Amino acid sequence: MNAPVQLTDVQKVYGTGPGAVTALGGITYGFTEGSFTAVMGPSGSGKSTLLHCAAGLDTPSSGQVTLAGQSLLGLDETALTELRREHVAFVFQSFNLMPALTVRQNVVLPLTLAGKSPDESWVHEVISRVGLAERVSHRPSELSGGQQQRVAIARALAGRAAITFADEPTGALDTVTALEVLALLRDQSRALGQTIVMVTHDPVAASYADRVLFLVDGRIVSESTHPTPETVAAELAHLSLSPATP
Ligand SMILES: Nc1ncnc2c1ncn2[C@@H]1O[C@H](COP(=O)(O)OP(=O)(O)OP(=O)(O)O)[C@@H](O)[C@H]1O
Repeated sequence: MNAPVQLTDVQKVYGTGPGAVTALGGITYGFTEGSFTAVMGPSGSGKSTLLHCAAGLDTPSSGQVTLAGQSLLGLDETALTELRREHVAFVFQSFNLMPALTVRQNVVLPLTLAGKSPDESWVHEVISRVGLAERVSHRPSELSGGQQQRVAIARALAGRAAITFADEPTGALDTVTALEVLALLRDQSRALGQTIVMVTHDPVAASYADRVLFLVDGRIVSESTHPTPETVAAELAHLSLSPATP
């Protein structure tokens, strides 16, 4: 079985000697096709490091990552960039939109950078799906935070990437807007069969996922399926109160 994102005994150690920090202590996990997984855990537990290693934005100290069927071992920066352009989309807390570009131009930017000509009817459809059909010519500064994140979601959908990595996608949004954006991300990605890996601190955000991985000290310590805000919050509270394992 080939998971679109497969980590095998991935370790990440920052620094050397007595000051070295083990951010990931041997993660083995396959994110299955079409799944929506939230990654949670206390501050410093390794969530961002896991996401960065899984997306090929950072290199593990040991172990293996396979992305869209291709091992990242030994790939140079150019090959990694090409692999990401072909198969991966990102949605970040800070939206990462180009301020000088319009909504439409931002949505098609990854395609343009990849040297592909956008499928105009599909671009129009994804912009409509995120509710911004009337705003195609606006620039990010003319949009609310929620609308800017909708642009980022449309951008993630436009290239029909197989995998979306989301890092605190609702961290900068108010509660109501955050829920709308999460529903959009879940429903539209599901319609495309995208695999989503989302780092979040928010139990409500995590409850939109199919499953939640809990990290402590760089290791997966539990996994919950069919999460609800209550079960996620209870597990987090339990983990935060647990004494550190030696
Ligand atoms: N570039 C770096 N150099 C040294 N240590 C680092 C570096 N990046 C992360 N770390 C350390 O690795 C560990 C995991 O960090 P990471 O950012 O992955 O955690 P996190 O769970 O995402 O935290 P948060 O919820 O606070 O964002 C932490 O102890 C952190 O201090």
